[in-house]
Amino acid sequence: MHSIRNFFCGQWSSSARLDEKTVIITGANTGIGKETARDLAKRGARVIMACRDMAKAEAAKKEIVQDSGNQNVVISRLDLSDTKSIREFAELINKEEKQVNILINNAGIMMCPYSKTVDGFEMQFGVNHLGHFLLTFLLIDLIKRSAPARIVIVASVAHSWGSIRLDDINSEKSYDTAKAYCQSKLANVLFTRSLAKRLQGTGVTVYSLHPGVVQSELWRNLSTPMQMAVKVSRPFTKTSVQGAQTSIYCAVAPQLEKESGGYYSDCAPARCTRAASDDEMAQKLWELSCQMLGITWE
Ligand SMILES: NC(=O)c1ccc[n+]([C@@H]2O[C@H](COP(=O)([O-])OP(=O)(O)OC[C@H]3O[C@@H](n4cnc5c(N)ncnc54)[C@H](O)[C@@H]3O)[C@@H](O)[C@H]2O)c1
Repeated sequence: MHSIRNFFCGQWSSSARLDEKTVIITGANTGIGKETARDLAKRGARVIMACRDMAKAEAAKKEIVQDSGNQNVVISRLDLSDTKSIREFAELINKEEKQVNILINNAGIMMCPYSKTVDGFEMQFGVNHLGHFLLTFLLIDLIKRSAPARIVIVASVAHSWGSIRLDDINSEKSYDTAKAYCQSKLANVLFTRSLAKRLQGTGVTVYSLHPGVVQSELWRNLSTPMQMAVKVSRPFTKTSVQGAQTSIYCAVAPQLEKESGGYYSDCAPARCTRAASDDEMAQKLWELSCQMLGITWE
């Protein structure tokens, strides 16, 4: 079974070290984020685990410290469904940290029943895209000062089925759990393109990725038969450790140093859809995101 899984993982390994580097990972207490945090802690980084649930974060941190032998792992509260929490988190980072060399926008939710964030955004778009958009905006000056630096955005192949509904971005006229997830993941890929353009020449590079189909807690909102189907397909899916590999690749691979704005899967460049390469839509999404968040980011 293990070899079948490895077949889908892409071959990549690196002994790159991250001593003296600081990494922030959102949603680092479970799944792909936790395994990414564990790996980067083993490489010697200062790892800031940005998590919503502090009890789960504390337990994950303990495990990672024990496993990696790296004491420089900290937890900090971040709820991406609340712009106040995002601003408080960013304020703390800007005050306390002298550098952020790698930001990994990993946290996500999938196919939840209709609900809104504290600020009134549809939950999947709000958490997966807008929350990370605001977080990146608030940290960007510090990240630029820390260059060479990288921003890694965990998207999904689900972006392929997405469209940006400019006329109903919060799905108020009609809500489809899967469409809303796909929209948010397309937004992740478009954001990566736009951000990379704006950061040209700053020494900060940006990557988006599909981690694979990974056995994690992400599937919790699926119907029972769908969850059963995911369990049955286990041999053809990835473990969280395997699912973390493309995030780690984008965060540390020396060969990506000069690349920016691309989309990756199985630790290699991958093709994204035409909709995900639409620069006009990327610009419209950028402007809409700024407007919704009440920020100015040229
Ligand atoms: N699992 C898969 O098959 C798969 C496939 C494609 C893409 N992805 C993407 O990978 C990323 C990680 O997912 P995973 O599979 O590890 O799922 P997971 O559910 O195990 O982990 C998601 C993390 O995000 C955090 N999170 C959710 N809402 C949050 C909020 N409001 N504020 C802060 N943190 C919040 C959760 O607490 C958790 O730590 C997601 O962006 C997901 O869209 C996963």
